[in-house]
Amino acid sequence: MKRIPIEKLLIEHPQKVLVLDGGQGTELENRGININSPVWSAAPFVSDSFWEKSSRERKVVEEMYRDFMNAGANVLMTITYQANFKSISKNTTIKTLPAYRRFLDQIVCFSRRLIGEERYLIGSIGPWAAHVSSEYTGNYGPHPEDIDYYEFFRPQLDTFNENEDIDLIGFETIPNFHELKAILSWGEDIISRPFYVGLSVHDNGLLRDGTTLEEISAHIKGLGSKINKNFLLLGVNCISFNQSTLILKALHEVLPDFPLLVYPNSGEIYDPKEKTWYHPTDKLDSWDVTVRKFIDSGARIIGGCCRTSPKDIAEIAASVDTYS
Ligand code: MET
Ligand SMILES: [Zn+2]
Repeated sequence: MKRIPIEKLLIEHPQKVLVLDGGQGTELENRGININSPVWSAAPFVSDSFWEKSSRERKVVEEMYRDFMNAGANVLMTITYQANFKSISKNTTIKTLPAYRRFLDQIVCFSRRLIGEERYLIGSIGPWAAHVSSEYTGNYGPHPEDIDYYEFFRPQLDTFNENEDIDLIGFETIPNFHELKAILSWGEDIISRPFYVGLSVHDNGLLRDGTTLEEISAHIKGLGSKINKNFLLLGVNCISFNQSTLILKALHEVLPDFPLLVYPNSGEIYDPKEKTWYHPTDKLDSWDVTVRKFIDSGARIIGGCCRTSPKDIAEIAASVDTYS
C-alpha cells in the first residue's frame, strides 16, 4: 500500500509511531565499506563503479537497507549526511551544480527503488559542522552568526525540495543555536517539503554550544504563526543512549504539543583521539524500556544513530508494536 503523506499521518493517526533505520555510516563501515573520506558515508556513491550492477559496494548498501527493513524500519534515510555541495565539490570530481544535483537525484532514486512506495524516505542533510567535524562541540568559530547557512545548505536543500521521492527532509545533528535559528527563519519558499531538525545535545541536555532547551523552545514559540508550516518534528539524534530518555523528556516538557523524533547512539562511546568506539560498562536500560519512555515523551519517529544496527532496530520495532 502506498504511504500517506507524512504530515497527514502525524495529524490523523496520533497514536502511530514510525520506526526509523539505524546508523548508516557506521553500519556501512562495519560491513567493510571505506568511509574514511571527507564526504564520509557518501563516499561509495562517488565512484562510477558503484552504479554498475555488479558493484560489491552497491550490494553492501542494498543489503544494509534490506536488513533495516526486515528489522521493521518503515522510515529510511538517504546516505547523504556529508554530501553537501561544499564537501562534494571540494573532494570529488563532481564540481558543478548540475552534476551535483544529478548525483544527489541518482542517490534518491536508488534509495526509493530499494525501499518501495509504502515506506518513507528522509533526505538526510548534515549540519554545517559536518564539513569541519564540530557536531559534538558546536564550535562554529568566533562569529557563528555571520555564517551564510543558506548558501551552505541551498544546493542540497533545493535538490530535495524538488525531488518527489523525498517525504521528509532531515537536518541532522544540529549543534549550534545560530544554525538552528537560521533554518527556522526560512519560509515555505525555501524549505518546501516537510522537514525536521535533529539537535545534537550534550548528556546534560544542553545544545552542544551551551544553549538550553528552554531557550530553544522560547525561540520556537516566539516565531508564532510565522513558523514554516513544513516544520513537522523536532528531535535529538546522535546523543548518548543512557541519557536519551531524560533528554527527550526535557524536550517534551518545554514543547509538550510538538511531535518529536529521537534516534540516539547505540551506547558505545567514541574516542576521537583513537578514532574508535569502545563499549561502555553498561547500558542503563534496554531498548524496550527506552522506547516506552520515548513514546511517553511524545516521540513519533524512533530509530538509532551511530553504531546502531538492524538488531537494535528490530528491538525498537518490537517495542513500538507493544507500546503504540
Ligand atoms: N544519518 C546519519 C548516519 O547515521 C547520521 C550520522 S550522525 C553523525 O549515517
Ligand atoms: Zn550519529
